[in-house]
Amino acid sequence: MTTLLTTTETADALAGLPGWELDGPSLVRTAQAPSFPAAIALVTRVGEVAEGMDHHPDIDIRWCTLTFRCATHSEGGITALDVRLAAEISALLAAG
Ligand SMILES: C[C@H](O)[C@H](O)[C@H]1CNC2=NC(N)=NC(=O)C2=N1
Repeated sequence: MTTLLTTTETADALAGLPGWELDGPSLVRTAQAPSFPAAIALVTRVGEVAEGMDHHPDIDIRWCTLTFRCATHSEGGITALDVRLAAEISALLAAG
């Protein structure tokens, strides 16, 4: 589960992750929350999912703008765990 994805596997995964992009060794997505409290509440929900997966995104919080960066630090790149985490984050973003 924690082996690095190939270039093709990564491209295929991104095709199923609208809003996400490849940035070097990471999957990255930026989203706008309606308010700062809403942004923090969303980050809290992402944190709960990440804890449950024992796989954590890098999160940049700038007022209402959130940037999530998923990579498997122990592998130095993208694994299936990052794809799953990105999908989970997208689902939380869609739920608002
Ligand atoms: C011990 C614990 O399982 C590891 O440190 C986990 C924690 N969360 C993690 N998150 C991410 N993104 N990459 C990791 O390699 C990683 N390792």
